[in-house]
Amino acid sequence: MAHGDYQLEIYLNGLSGVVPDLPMEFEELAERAKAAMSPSVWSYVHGGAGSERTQRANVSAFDRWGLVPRMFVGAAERDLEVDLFGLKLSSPVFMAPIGVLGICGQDGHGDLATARAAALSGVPMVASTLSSDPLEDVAGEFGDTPGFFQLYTPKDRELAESLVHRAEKAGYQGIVVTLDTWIPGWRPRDLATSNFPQLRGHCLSNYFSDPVFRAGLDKSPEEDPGSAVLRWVSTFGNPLTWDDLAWLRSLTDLPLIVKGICHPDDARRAKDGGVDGIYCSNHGGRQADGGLPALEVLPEVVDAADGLPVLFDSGVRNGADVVKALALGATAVGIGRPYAYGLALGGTPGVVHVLRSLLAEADLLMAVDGYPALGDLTRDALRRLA
Ligand SMILES: Cc1cc2nc3c(=O)[nH]c(=O)nc-3n(C[C@H](O)[C@H](O)[C@H](O)COP(=O)(O)O)c2cc1C
Ligand SMILES: CC(C)CC(=O)C(=O)O
Repeated sequence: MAHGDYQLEIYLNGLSGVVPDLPMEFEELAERAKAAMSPSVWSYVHGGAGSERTQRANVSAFDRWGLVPRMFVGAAERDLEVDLFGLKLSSPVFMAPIGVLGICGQDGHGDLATARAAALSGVPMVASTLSSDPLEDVAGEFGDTPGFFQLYTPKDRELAESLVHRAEKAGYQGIVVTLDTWIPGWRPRDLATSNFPQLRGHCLSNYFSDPVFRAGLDKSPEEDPGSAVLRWVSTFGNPLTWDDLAWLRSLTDLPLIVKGICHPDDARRAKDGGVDGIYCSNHGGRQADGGLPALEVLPEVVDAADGLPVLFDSGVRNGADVVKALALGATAVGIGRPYAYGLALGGTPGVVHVLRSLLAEADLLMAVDGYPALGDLTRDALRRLA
């Protein structure tokens, strides 16, 4: 994705990758996605924990920071390239893991459609354990764009090892272990509709295709899907402790990133335990209500990470949010719900549309505000509002 030539491109052909019929702004995108999705799918994707205060706070936290424009900078060229775990990425943006993407349209193959968008946009995808297609097939669509595998660590250690080794073999460039969702949070929208799509077998292909998982079943998932789902339920959530970190570390030589870190002590301890990256996130407010916005804790997590790359997500809705998170110290910024809505509305082109609009906005903001390089985006670029 080229940066810096927007005016010309817009005047000549329209911004490439942008779908003319799709909204450029998040609220409108969400409205349109709501109309396109079935009510239960919308509730699942859009919803959060409890009365969704954390979720709302994640978004409004960005309004408490303002970027200070600088002049006489001559920011005609911008450089958004970033080095992440030795990988050269065209921008510091990635797609956060979203499980059960299959239900967001594309005939149940939303993960493949999203992986194709990663290939087209150069924006890496973190593929969820809970995908509708096996991780090998998802990786097969990444093209030249690196991809990461997100691990929900099962109770069965042998199964966890099998998933990680499959991801290594399939060419993933890092393992993101999610710590904050070993049990799903209190989600009234899902509870009210008994809507747990994950329990209906839409996202268990990584398990059903796994030799270790299959060896633990009396009958194959094809013969007896009900028993296979129950077995998955019994192994899904592993309430990990710090004692498990050494084992997780021993599973792979790939970069190991821990997701869900919101406390500086946890960041420090994870670093001491040998992780390669800290992922600051509160799961988009889907796990705990009444919590701090993730953006609020980002600076202290960055300080505690003491030079380790810090990935961030939760509440990012547009390019300005990306720029603010970078200025607060994130190395790379994750997009969550917005790309799921793009997927529901327009498949692969819909996801590219969301990413392209967001990156173009971030890039133009860096131009007009006089911060042409990622290194210019420091905390000094921001002022805290009341
Ligand atoms: C529908 C949905 C499913 C998700 N599934 C996963 C998952 O499988 N693994 C994971 O680590 N995070 C998952 N997340 C959390 C995202 O990775 C990310 O933390 C969150 O979406 C960021 O918040 P935002 O969408 O409000 O920006 C999911 C989020 C959504 C919306
Ligand atoms: C099974 C779920 C807990 C998947 C997930 O991470 C989410 O819905 O946020």
